Amino acid sequence: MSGKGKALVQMKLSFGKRVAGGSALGGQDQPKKQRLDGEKEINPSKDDLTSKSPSRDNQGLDKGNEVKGSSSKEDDANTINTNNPPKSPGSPTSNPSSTSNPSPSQLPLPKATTTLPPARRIRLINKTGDIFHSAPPKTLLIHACNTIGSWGAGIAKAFRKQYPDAYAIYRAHCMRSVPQHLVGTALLIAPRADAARQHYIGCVFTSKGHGQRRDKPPEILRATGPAMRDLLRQAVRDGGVGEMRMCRINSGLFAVPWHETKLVIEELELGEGEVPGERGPVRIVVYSPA
Ligand SMILES: Nc1ncnc2c1ncn2[C@@H]1O[C@H](COP(=O)(O)OP(=O)(O)OC[C@H]2O[C@H](OP(=O)(O)O)[C@H](O)[C@@H]2O)[C@@H](O)[C@H]1O
Repeated sequence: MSGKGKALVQMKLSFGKRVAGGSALGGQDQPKKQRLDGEKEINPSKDDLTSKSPSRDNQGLDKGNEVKGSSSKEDDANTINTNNPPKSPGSPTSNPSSTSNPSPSQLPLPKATTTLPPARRIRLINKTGDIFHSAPPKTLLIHACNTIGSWGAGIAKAFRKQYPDAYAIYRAHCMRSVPQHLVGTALLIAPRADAARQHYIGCVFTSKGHGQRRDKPPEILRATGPAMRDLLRQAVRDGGVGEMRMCRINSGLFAVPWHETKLVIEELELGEGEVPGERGPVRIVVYSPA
């Protein structure tokens, strides 16, 4: 009996110590622990009550992350996200509380900090030449596709000729899918183990139809962002993609001016699981024929 009692007291003591060590989750249980543990525990529990440590800890962590990824312009753009109105002294939210007497129920509350992890972007690098030329193994070759299952013209025809296996996979994918569901998505086709060139093919479904029935430029542009995001997600999941190349997608038979597609791609904000690597932008080399 007395042994069990001791053990219980020890368990409670050690739990009390853990709480005092920083976790605020046990806040409601603390008065009981103070009684059990004696005066030594009173001070730490006060700290717990006043510090509301989780939000502070999170701020610290987030700041750490921001510093890690702060080398690019994209990150600067992101820090703008943190310029939430409450920070400015003259903001509407801060005025009412400063003119009336400070309300104790409001003041101690730490401001909700919605610190987002820095967004990552795509950096397009221009190169003149043939997209297929000397592409090393693991290269991802990206082109825009219709959802009908045709690589009948333009660069798609060249893809069909050079990668007949990929074409079969693309076509089967289209055949078993509803066009409306495909548009705005992507299909990453990994190379077969025995393929001569170990290239990935990235199909971004930017238009439901093709030829005369191609979608209107605004629709194509609307589908381009989500389709690129989807492709990158799949590439991250696959884990085997190396260099990334694309043609000036949408700019030929789909008749969308390249600078408009380019803007959509460069403005994409990518999150976790959508970008390979730890930091920095995603580099995609854009090939245009000489
Ligand atoms: N070897 C090469 N290396 C680098 N760049 C190359 C190149 N060869 C051509 N280009 C350039 O690549 C850009 C895109 O031009 P494209 O007209 O091909 O593609 P798009 O994205 O506007 O349209 C897609 C629809 O075209 C097809 O036609 P079908 O529907 O099958 O009839 C599909 O299946 C889709 O549906 C243009 O800047 C071309 O100069």
